[in-house]
Amino acid sequence: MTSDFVRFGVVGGGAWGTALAQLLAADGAPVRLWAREEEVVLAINTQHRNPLFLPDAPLAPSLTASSDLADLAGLDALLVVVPVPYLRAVLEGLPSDNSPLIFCSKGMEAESFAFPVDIARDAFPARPRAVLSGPTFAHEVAAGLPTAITLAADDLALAEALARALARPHFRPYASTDVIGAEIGGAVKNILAIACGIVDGARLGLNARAALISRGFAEMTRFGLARGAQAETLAGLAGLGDLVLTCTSSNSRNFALGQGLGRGQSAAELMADRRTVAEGAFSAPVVAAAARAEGIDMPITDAVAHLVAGDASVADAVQALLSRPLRREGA
Ligand SMILES: NC(=O)C1=CN([C@@H]2O[C@H](COP(=O)(O)OP(=O)(O)OC[C@H]3O[C@@H](n4cnc5c(N)ncnc54)[C@H](O)[C@@H]3O)[C@@H](O)[C@H]2O)C=CC1
Ligand SMILES: O=C(CO)COP(=O)(O)O
Repeated sequence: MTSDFVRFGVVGGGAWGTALAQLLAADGAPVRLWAREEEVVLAINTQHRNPLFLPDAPLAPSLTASSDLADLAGLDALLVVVPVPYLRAVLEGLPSDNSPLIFCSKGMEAESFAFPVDIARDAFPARPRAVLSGPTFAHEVAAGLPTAITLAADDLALAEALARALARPHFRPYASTDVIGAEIGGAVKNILAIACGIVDGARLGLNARAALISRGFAEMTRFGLARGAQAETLAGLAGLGDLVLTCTSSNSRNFALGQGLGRGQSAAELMADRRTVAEGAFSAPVVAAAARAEGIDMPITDAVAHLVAGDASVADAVQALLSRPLRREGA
């Protein structure tokens, strides 16, 4: 069957944008990637590598890069992989086409409490929008290792068509219509990965990590259901699946940031001069504030927000979580 979506562009040349571009270009298909850094553009076009963000992955020659957003005009669909704090500004510079935008970033914008799809609705009200989210370390996808992921769009026919166009023998997108569920799963798991990293760095044990994963999942579910997400999505690839991946591996930048906090380093020290993002550090105060405003109990998210802001110690945060009144599970 032929696809309406053949010529893809990728907005964002970090690790995940580069890995997705490589996924689509590996069979020789032309893929255009926008990167902010001239150094990345030059290296992709001449050495077929991204030395700043995905240094170990050889890239296909059919993947070409540009630092001019205008070069993404006229393609069939764009994968948008810009960290959420910078997303609105980058979207403003995109050429105004009618092709679908597929959001692959995992976070919630400060002040507006907007997820990527909401930000795009402001910038491009008429453009079709989808979300791609799940347990997907960039270096594994770039290396062609088996991966499954959720692809959500309001319109099931669009989700299925995009899933078919992105699928590869080792890359299986599962179509869904639960856009908000896919976005909440990705944003909240990043915060919980920081929490699990803290437990690891502070040597609080594996029981504590398992407790955090399951109580964190309860928080994600409360927040998601209150905003109209479906429980199956939160228990699926974009929620629980990604939570398990990033809460158990220091390959996760969020988990690694937490490990540093757990060992006693300050957030400021850990974030200084870093080129890569740990989106959970941006999202924790935003999700904590949104939950507070809506009366949703999210104590782990709140603790991470305080630790990232540097206004609580790990010992204080653990004590605060352990001294909460006992309650019925599931309540
Ligand atoms: N790395 C991974 O394995 C995965 C990452 N993600 C998500 O993808 C999104 C992008 O992450 P990565 O590609 O890993 O990024 P990265 O951490 O590899 O690189 C940082 C990115 O931020 C961009 N950036 C920095 N300052 C900027 C600014 N002022 N304006 C615009 N862009 C700026 C850089 O150009 C670069 O593309 C995040 O939301 C992340 O949670 C999702 C799935 C997997
Ligand atoms: O989202 C990811 C894997 O699904 C990557 O997680 P980190 O951003 O924590 O590295």
